[in-house]
Amino acid sequence: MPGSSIKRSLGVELTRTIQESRVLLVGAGGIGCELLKNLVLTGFGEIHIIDLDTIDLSNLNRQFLFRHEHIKKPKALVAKEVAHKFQPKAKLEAYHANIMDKQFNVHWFQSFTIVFNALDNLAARRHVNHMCLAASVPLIESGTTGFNGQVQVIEKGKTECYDCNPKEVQSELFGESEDNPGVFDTSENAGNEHEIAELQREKKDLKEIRESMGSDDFSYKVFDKVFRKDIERLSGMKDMWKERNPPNALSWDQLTEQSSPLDSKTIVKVDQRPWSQPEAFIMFKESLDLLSKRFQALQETKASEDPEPVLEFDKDDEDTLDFVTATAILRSAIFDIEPKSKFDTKQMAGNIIPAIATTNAMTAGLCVLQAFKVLQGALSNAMVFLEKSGARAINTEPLNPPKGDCTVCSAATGYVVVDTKRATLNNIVEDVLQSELGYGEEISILKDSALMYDPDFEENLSKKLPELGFTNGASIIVVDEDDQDQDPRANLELFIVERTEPATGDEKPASLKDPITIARKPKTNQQPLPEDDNGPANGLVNPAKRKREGEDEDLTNGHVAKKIAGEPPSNSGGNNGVIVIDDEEGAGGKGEGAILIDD
Ligand SMILES: Nc1ncnc2c1ncn2[C@@H]1O[C@H](COP(=O)(O)OP(=O)(O)OP(=O)(O)O)[C@@H](O)[C@H]1O
Ligand SMILES: [Zn+2]
Repeated sequence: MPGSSIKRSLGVELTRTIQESRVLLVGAGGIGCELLKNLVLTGFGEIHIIDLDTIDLSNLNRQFLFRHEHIKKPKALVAKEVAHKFQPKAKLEAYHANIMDKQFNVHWFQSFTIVFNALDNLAARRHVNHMCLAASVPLIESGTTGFNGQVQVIEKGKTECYDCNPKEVQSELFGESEDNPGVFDTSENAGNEHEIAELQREKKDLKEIRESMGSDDFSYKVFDKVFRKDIERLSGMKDMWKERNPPNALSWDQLTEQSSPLDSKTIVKVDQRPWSQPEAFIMFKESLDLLSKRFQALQETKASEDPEPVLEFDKDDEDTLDFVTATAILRSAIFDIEPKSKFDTKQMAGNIIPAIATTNAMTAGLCVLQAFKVLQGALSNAMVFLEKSGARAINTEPLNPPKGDCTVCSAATGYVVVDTKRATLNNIVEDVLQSELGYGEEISILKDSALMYDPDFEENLSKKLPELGFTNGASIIVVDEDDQDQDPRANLELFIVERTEPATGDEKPASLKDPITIARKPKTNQQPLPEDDNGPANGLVNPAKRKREGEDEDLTNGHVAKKIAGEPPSNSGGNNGVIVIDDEEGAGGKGEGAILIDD
């Protein structure tokens, strides 16, 4: 659209604001390519594009900035080059890099007016969410699955953040946390002793089986528990089977006999028809054996302070796919369910949903419309109506305020100006936290999830900040541990701003850049962790729980490691859409109607 038509549609003021904006686009894939084209044609003044990947043949059907001759070239660079041709005046900058790299620190994020996420994974989405909150830059988060798409505006203090709602995480095949029988809090469960005893026994059984991993009878033990013992117990509950057929336990001996002429090398290639029970039995044993060996190798090579290894299901990992296909078929036989082929299992368990180019295009369009609202500071204004005869394809939901108990967006952010040549951790603790901010003695300081200081661990106090990794842009996490205080403060994340102007000699080695207010810690429903046996494996907050809920271990809920731990900060992702394009009844909870964008 030529400049004059944009001005006529959007008005002089918004057009100028758009021209003056400097935006960041994270991801140049399906949504990213569409979005970059939109941003360039809408006249955004300066656009930075980042993507870590190179172009693949399979991208070409929908990532239309890319052509055959671009295969293997960096997405970000090609996207920039091609988009530049649409609008030679546009100022574009490309990075072939991971957005989670340290160079893209909070100061860099602060240089943007708006950030657009066009990503495909939780970790990167959570990371950008965190950085945008810290930098107080509005984030437009988007995603699509098949015909469904979603756009969510995230603004610190005004809206929910990406982490306000827990996200689904990958399922674990090996490495679950059965070996922590202390997780049941018996005091809360008076009257349920019998069930608790059952659960404890179950955990013990599973633990014993796991401990036999690597021995000759490991697959027998797993089989016997899952496909015989548990099933016999279940079918013994007569009340459950009044109106349905009870499940049939499987027999190891019988399947061993039936499968004796079969060979896994042939079966593994059969992916279009369901395996027979004896075939599945062979593949169950084979894949379990391969995965066990892999798991044990991981256990042997891990450093003692590393967390227990976990094997995750991945549709493209043959062994995990064979394992899931085989166990699903054996289970189907038990419960009289129609068995599925390896190919079907890959689709179902791998959650493969084809990417639809038009969904990406519409979603990218909606991202720009949302950006207009952000630029106008009018998040709640109705703005655009699209019409499509027939079904109502676009719905909206009101923006929710931040969830009070979200540890990610309720954390306070501050900046501390530091003379890195002089400042020690003690300057942070005494001059900044205690004198300037009024913290008491009971505080802990973390870097990512590693403990750097608490009243029982003072070794680092005399060290210079850069020695501890606290360089320009890095963050210091402060946790108020005051037990006496009924209402401790929310976690504080203090970003280091390296002093650049020459020192006059009078200034303190470290001082707050601006005054900050720190709210009280959000009340969560989380049970305190048992301080038992192994304790949190790597000194972090109950890692099993964290994985299940996709929690961010950066800003833990106040429980701090009692030893120095080093683990990269994990981040991840949501579904709290503002605009929902929804082709079917149900997913968005809305029915039929016209296309409508209205909030
Ligand atoms: N941490 C990251 N830093 C930079 N770019 C990232 C990061 N994580 C993912 N991306 C990029 O985000 C884009 C997401 O695009 P999309 O969902 O279309 O995925 P794709 O990999 O291109 O396609 P598909 O997964 O459907 O085969 C990809 O180009 C990917 O390289
Ligand atoms: Zn939040």
